[in-house]
Amino acid sequence: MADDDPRHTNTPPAPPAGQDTPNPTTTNTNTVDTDTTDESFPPITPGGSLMLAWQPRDRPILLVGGGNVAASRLDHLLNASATSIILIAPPPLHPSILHRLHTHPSSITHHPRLFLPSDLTTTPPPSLILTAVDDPAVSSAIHALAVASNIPINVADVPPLCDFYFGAIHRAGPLQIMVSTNGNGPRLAASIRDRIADSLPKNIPEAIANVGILRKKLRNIASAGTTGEISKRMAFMSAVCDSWSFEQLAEMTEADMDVILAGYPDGTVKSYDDVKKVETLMAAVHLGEAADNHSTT
Ligand SMILES: C[C@@]1(CC(=O)O)c2cc3[nH]c(cc4nc(cc5[nH]c(cc(n2)[C@H]1CCC(=O)O)[C@@](C)(CC(=O)O)[C@@H]5CCC(=O)O)C(CC(=O)O)=C4CCC(=O)O)c(CCC(=O)O)c3CC(=O)O
Ligand SMILES: NC(=O)C1=CN([C@@H]2O[C@H](COP(=O)(O)OP(=O)(O)OC[C@H]3O[C@@H](n4cnc5c(N)ncnc54)[C@H](O)[C@@H]3O)[C@@H](O)[C@H]2O)C=CC1
Repeated sequence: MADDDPRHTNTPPAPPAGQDTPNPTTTNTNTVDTDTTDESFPPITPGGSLMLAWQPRDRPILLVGGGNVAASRLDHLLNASATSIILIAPPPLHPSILHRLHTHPSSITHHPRLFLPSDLTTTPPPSLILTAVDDPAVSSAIHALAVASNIPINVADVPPLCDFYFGAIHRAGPLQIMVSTNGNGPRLAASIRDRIADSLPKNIPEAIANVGILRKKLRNIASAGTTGEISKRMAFMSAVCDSWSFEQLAEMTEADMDVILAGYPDGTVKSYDDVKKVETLMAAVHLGEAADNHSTT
């Protein structure tokens, strides 16, 4: 019987479409002695984007242009708490930009002029460049300079000149959802975003914020950085998140959190109902103590 299982031949099987072909001219130093034909790993599906949650902090970011698109980019940067935005734009500026200059003066440095190549050779240089200008020649020139300086750039609405794309964003407190169609249909991205946003329970931001507080409290009582402690913390938090509904998490009080955390040492994860039972019992005990104290005085 013919054995057509590629794992049983000496010649390596052709990689599926989209998978890397080994390059015989390069030396692969990543040699592993495990079974490299294991098919249980998820398939690689190239053609996507690297979806990240960028933290600009105080790294300088260059924004070129003062119109509609620049106004939207500026809002995205400020919502991401960027504190060192260098805005290059001659007047007139979009009214929203004028407003942000007024409300966030310490985060934006505005140069009211056209772009100059020296805008890329500042010390320190920009960590990121966003252009939103109506002159394709200027866009191309800034892109060429950015590439030469190895600085990631987005040229609004010119996909071949973008190292990264913007997406349609839904923000609700700590929750951020970005829909990208990888350049295929920005308008569709916005309507998909709207549908997702409409389908979310309303109290998700509160649920996330409470989980954030609970995680901080847990880190305070179990602060060790040992592998064992980290695994225990992660398993505990995962179990809480999996066993409490969004609604219950959204309503979680600091008192509830303390009851939950009391179960951490022995790894007990109390359900919402169990936490409420413990609190009722504790309240009854307090009432009893108060009555005892009252009768003995
Ligand atoms: C590749 C990308 C690069 C980038 O700019 O980052 C890009 C490129 C282009 N956009 C074009 C057109 C439009 N863009 C919008 C709107 C948005 N565009 C955004 C992102 C992106 N646009 C990136 C890919 C996003 C993805 O992968 O999904 C959004 C999601 C985010 C944002 O920009 O903040 C924002 C909605 C945000 C919101 O509503 O919240 C609308 C609709 C509208 O304005 O209402 C239209 C008209 C309708 C249409 O064409 O669909 C054109 C053609 C221009 C021409 O025809 O000349 C190009 C160039 C091309 O496709 O070649
Ligand atoms: N606004 C939108 O929804 C869309 C925008 N686009 C494209 O996005 C780009 C920007 O769009 P808008 O903001 O609407 O344009 P806009 O015309 O409102 O603003 C362009 C801005 O670029 C500035 N500018 C021009 N040359 C400059 C230079 N050398 N240095 C610094 N600033 C310079 C102008 O002063 C102006 O503030 C354009 O290429 C436009 O075609 C495309 C499709 C939709």
